Amino acid sequence: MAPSITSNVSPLKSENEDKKIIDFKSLHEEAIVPKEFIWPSEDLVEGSKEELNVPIIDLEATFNGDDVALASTAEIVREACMKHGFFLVTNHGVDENLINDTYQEFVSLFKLPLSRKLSAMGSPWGYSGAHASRFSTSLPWKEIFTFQYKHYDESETQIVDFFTSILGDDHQHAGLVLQKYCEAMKKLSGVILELLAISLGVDREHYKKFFEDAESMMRCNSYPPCSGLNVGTLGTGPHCDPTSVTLLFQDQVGGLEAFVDNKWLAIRPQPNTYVINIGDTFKALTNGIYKSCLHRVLANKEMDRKTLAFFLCPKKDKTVRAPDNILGRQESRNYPDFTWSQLFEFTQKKHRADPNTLPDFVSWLNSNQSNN
Ligand SMILES: C=C1C[C@]23C[C@H]1CC[C@H]2[C@]1(C)CCC[C@@](C)(C(=O)O)[C@H]1[C@@H]3C(=O)O
Ligand SMILES: O=C(O)CCC(=O)C(=O)O
Ligand SMILES: [Fe+2]
Repeated sequence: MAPSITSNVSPLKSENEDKKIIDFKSLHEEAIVPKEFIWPSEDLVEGSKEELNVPIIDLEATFNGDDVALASTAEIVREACMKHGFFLVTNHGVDENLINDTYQEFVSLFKLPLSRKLSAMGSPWGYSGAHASRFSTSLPWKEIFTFQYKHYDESETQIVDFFTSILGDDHQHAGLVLQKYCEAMKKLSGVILELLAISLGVDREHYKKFFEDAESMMRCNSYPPCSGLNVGTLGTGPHCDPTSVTLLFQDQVGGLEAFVDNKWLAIRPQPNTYVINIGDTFKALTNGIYKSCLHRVLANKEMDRKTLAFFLCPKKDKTVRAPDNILGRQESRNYPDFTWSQLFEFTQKKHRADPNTLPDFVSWLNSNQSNN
């Protein structure tokens, strides 16, 4: 019987150090949950049976030229972002066929033989099984495939080049589909940023300009069914996104929960709807006015779940600093200036993103700067 977690097995691409390899197919078949997947009890607090009351914004109607509609929608967005940082968008302009094609490419990718997926293993870009090569405890019950998308790259082949380089020429079509999907995310993020700027009372182009040379992250989260459920697994542990704005498309399986008013509340899947949430970096860009909400993903006993997460991120060395006119006359700045590359590196090398990433990062930054 093949062991479910094997070490010292070097993937096709030979790695120097040991890499733990997670075989979710065997884990599920054998209903085994290795201890590395058990989370602390405080992360496993039972979700409430309620749902988060998330506003649904019809983007087409919002930007149809009616300034009254735009202003009232901006007010709804402001209220949600000050409370929990989540809102939903419909009539978002992303072609449903493109979304389905993108899903299908990832379904095929995650169905590849484990050895093939391991040959595309990389951090931060590429395949990862439960982050087993990064962490040794509290492993998330998921496989992921992550890559970077540079908004300013006019070549239109950056994603094709990545897919063929890491998975071979047979993945050229997948790269083409994901290139188109990322271009759609770039367009949608521009609309969301304009709405956020209006909701904050700053120049409506401010954040669009700040992110015009963005270097974002695209990730598919693939959550295999976990037959050993109820022993303390999580699909993704409690965290705030360190990034700026997340554009998440979820299938109809469900499992995403936000922690609001001291309760875990489900964010119910809705057809052809994006979940938008504020991350730590955008929270800092609002001087803390908007919330970067704690959220998690429950594992599922029977169903496979996949989500498409587009994480908007600034160009790596651009200074993250809230616009002056967002500060009230007496207000002070709540965050030091920093760059996304500093915060990203902090989450990849020093501090696994969790509920406390931003305050811990600020403390680390201040202590490092006072030592220099
Ligand atoms: C900057 C990032 C780090 C993570 C991916 C993006 C935004 C969300 C972060 C993450 C999902 C938060 C939970 C922990 C994490 C390790 C994960 O479960 O994937 C985080 C991502 C990462 O570090 O790869
Ligand atoms: O897959 C989901 O529903 C959310 C995943 C998430 O929060 C993340 O990847 O940051
Ligand atoms: Fe997240």
